[in-house]
Amino acid sequence: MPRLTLLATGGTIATRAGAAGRVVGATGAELLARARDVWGFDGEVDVVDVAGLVSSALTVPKALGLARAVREALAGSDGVVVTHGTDTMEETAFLLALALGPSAPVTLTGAQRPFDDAAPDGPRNLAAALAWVAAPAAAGTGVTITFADAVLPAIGVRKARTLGLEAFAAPTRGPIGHVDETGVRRHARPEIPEALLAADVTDLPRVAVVPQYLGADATDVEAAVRAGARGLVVAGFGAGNTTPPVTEALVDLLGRGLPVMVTSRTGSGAVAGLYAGGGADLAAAGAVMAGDLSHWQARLLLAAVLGTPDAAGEGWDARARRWLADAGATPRG
Ligand SMILES: NC(=O)C[C@H](N)C(=O)O
Repeated sequence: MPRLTLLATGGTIATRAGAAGRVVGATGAELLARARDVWGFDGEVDVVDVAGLVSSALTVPKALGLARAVREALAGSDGVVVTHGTDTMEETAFLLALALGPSAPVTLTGAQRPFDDAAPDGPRNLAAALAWVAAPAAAGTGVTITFADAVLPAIGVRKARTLGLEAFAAPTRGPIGHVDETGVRRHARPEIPEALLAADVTDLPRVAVVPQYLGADATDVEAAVRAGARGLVVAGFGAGNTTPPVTEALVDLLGRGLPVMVTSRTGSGAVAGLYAGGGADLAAAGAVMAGDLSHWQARLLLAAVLGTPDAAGEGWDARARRWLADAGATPRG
């Protein structure tokens, strides 16, 4: 029987009702006890309470601290489950993928309903997560999210519902497996790039996300640069377009050496430099198209590229492009 570690960080799965709203109030051991009841999982699990936060209160340094805890746990176990709030789970999962690269199975899970709900989803989600990392089928799948019976790759995953139980989707990639009372099924093995973040990285440089909306001018771009952003992600229209004034401002910044990545506010599909005066101008000026990454995951990728040494002297854009291709986010060149 594989030896597993459960790292509990908080989130709705561990919350109870409080006078001022929900508060984290259940330990990892309590979560595990409930999960064992679902399908009778009796494997050995080391439990560590790493934090007790709703995930909107997490920060990049805290998430990097969690990555160190996961590394340590992997040294003594065959698989790791992280319980985590759903609001930022897609970012922590992605950061773990950046930090761990190809690793033993690590899956994040949580709940949409609190620990003290009359019909909670947390116990089943955690039971499925434990079954996933314990299964031989999970070998080679790296970091995933296990939620509502589905296993989704960390890269390209998004929170897709506010309160519905199927909280997550990887719209461009789909689930790589399912776990339910019949057992574990794997349908695909995700592309897993090499780790980008070394264990001693404790924070990342500021990268801003600037939105696109009808008639957007360059105000948000200029404000982000004034605030000290070392790079920008533009949450573009459609397949990666921007308004004429934003295109002009970004082309100018790219020309002055500021890294820019392009994502789509549609929430699904690849981006490309197709339209003159928009995405085509950005691509020609050296912006990197971020494949199916959300703005939030692209922000972390750019911050990781800018915050780690460029040992081979490739440049931020070549490093980001190589990582995106290795992750199956963009075609291999
Ligand atoms: N369902 C949840 O876990 C949401 C919660 N606010 C969190 O992210 O911690």
